[in-house]
Amino acid sequence: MCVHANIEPLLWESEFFQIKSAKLNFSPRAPLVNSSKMSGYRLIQAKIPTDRVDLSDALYSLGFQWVTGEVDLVLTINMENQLTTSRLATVDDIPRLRQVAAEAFAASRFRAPWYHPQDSGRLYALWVEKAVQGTFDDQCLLLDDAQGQPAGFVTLRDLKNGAARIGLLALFPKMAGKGIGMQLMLAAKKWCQQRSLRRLHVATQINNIAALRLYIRSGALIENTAYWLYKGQK
Ligand SMILES: CC(=O)SCCNC(=O)CCNC(=O)[C@H](O)C(C)(C)COP(=O)(O)OP(=O)(O)OC[C@H]1O[C@@H](n2cnc3c(N)ncnc32)[C@H](O)[C@@H]1OP(=O)(O)O
Ligand SMILES: Cc1cn([C@H]2C[C@H](O)[C@@H](COP(=O)(O)OP(=O)(O)O[C@H]3O[C@H](C)[C@H](N)[C@H](O)[C@H]3O)O2)c(=O)[nH]c1=O
Repeated sequence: MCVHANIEPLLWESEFFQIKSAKLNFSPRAPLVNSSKMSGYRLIQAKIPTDRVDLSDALYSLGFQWVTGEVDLVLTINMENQLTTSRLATVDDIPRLRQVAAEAFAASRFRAPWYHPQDSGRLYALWVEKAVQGTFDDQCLLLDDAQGQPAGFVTLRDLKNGAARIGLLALFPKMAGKGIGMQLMLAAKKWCQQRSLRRLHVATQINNIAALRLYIRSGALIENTAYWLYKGQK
């Protein structure tokens, strides 16, 4: 089978990871992809729906390898009062948030052998810092435990179409088994409710059972599933 796609350069990622990267955008009207067209990049990414077995077979024959699976979920926000307390993270919280985010998302798609071992942590540390500053996601909510110690965070973005997206969500170390994840989800729903946003999107890796259980327990429904495949070259 032939693959028809446009090759979109990933400028931000190329600069941040120092790996010249691009992504395939599939369309039947796009030109045929071949190895010579991809040769200008050290890494080519492809995200495909899990039912496109034909596409995955074709990509394997072009030298792509499986990286991870991703599940997209959505929650409907009801307008009942969400009983939870969280606070907006401030610049003073950034150093600790960076530390936690750098460790928490180890199972991401920015992994070896395509990326350096520290790259994934660097990305998520910057992501949470920018959420506090409102320069990537809009805001970062922090949840404190009964002793006033930070227990977890969630970053959020208004998608400007009546919906929001969770960027990152994680517990602080030693905060597992206390229902903090559920509290973070309630805080995220309240954030949406205060802005009259009726849907909340969230995505995670297919092997992140704790996160999937949390989202489904919070009322999320699975919307889409996808595979990431990469072709790396010297
Ligand atoms: C958008 C994204 O960022 S996707 C990536 C998600 N984040 C990560 O992977 C970062 C690393 N992981 C984490 O931070 C956490 O594991 C999370 C956020 C994914 C999940 O957090 P939690 O759901 O709070 O996990 P926690 O360990 O506390 O709870 C696990 C279980 O204990 C239960 N539990 C234990 N004590 C309690 C309590 N006091 N109250 C309520 N539930 C409790 C939970 O119901 C849950 O039950 P389940 O396993 O049957 O589903
Ligand atoms: C910090 C930052 C990032 N970007 C760019 C870099 C990437 O091109 C995108 C983010 O891509 P996405 O596919 O959303 O990334 P992830 O695969 O890491 O995300 C999934 O897993 C996470 C752990 C998390 N659960 C997330 O919600 C999922 O979608 O953005 C940028 O351009 N500028 C930046 O500052």
